[in-house]
Amino acid sequence: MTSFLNIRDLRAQIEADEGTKQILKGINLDLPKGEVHAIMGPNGSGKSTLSYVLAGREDYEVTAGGVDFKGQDLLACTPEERAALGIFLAFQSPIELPGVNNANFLRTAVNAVLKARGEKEMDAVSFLKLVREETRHLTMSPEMLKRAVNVGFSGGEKKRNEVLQMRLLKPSLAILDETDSGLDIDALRIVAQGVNSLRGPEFSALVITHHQRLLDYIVPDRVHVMAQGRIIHSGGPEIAKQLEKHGYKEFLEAAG
Ligand SMILES: Nc1ncnc2c1ncn2[C@@H]1O[C@H](COP(=O)(O)OP(=O)(O)OP(=O)(O)O)[C@@H](O)[C@H]1O
Repeated sequence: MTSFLNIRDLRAQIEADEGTKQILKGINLDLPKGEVHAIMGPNGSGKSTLSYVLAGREDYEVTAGGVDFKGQDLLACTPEERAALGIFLAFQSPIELPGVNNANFLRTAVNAVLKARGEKEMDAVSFLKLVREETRHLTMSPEMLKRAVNVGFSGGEKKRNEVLQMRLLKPSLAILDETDSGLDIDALRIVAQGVNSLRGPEFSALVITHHQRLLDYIVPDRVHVMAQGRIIHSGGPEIAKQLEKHGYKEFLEAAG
């Protein structure tokens, strides 16, 4: 059987001021279809770097290993091709686009994906109807649709906008790099509900999180612990509870 998302021996580095810095040192991870996995790890372990590499950010150089998604070489795909394959990527700080109307931006994004999948694009009227329903669902003011993308949005509003985008795009794989610092409990719940509402046999997610709290709301099928550029331990959702109580020490010691 072809695996869904398979990351094997992934190594990546960056050219930093102090010289070449190897950050990912052989990541192995298998995410089956329909599952939600979380990646946790101490500061500086490479979690965000992994999400940037999966997104195709050019400043990170992949030096070995590979990533297969639905049988395709993901690292060889452009960001547009990744979206067309059904991948949605969300980052800690969503990008601001001054002068770009949010509703138009969302419709362009949705239609680009529909077109790439060979499906019918949405006209302005039916899109507006859909997006208004979704904003109500997310307790988001419809005013946000008229504003420039993320410009002057609060942290929580940016998160809601991102979840709105995810629900409209209906990805088969969502990769979320989440910091919950600065997000209030409602914003955290919105992110969690956004993921949970899409959960099902056709949806998988990789939730990279820097804190355990988010996993009270998104209960993952598996948790991977990352340290110093490697996955050092994998297990069930109980790992998140263990980490909350005892920290990373025992996992780090066991990994040597
Ligand atoms: N552009 C860069 N220049 C120099 N070093 C970098 C760069 N990007 C990442 N690093 C280093 O790579 C390591 C991993 O960083 P990364 O942000 O991926 O970790 P993280 O696990 O997401 O950390 P945190 O939990 O603190 O957000 C860190 O030591 C970081 O300083």
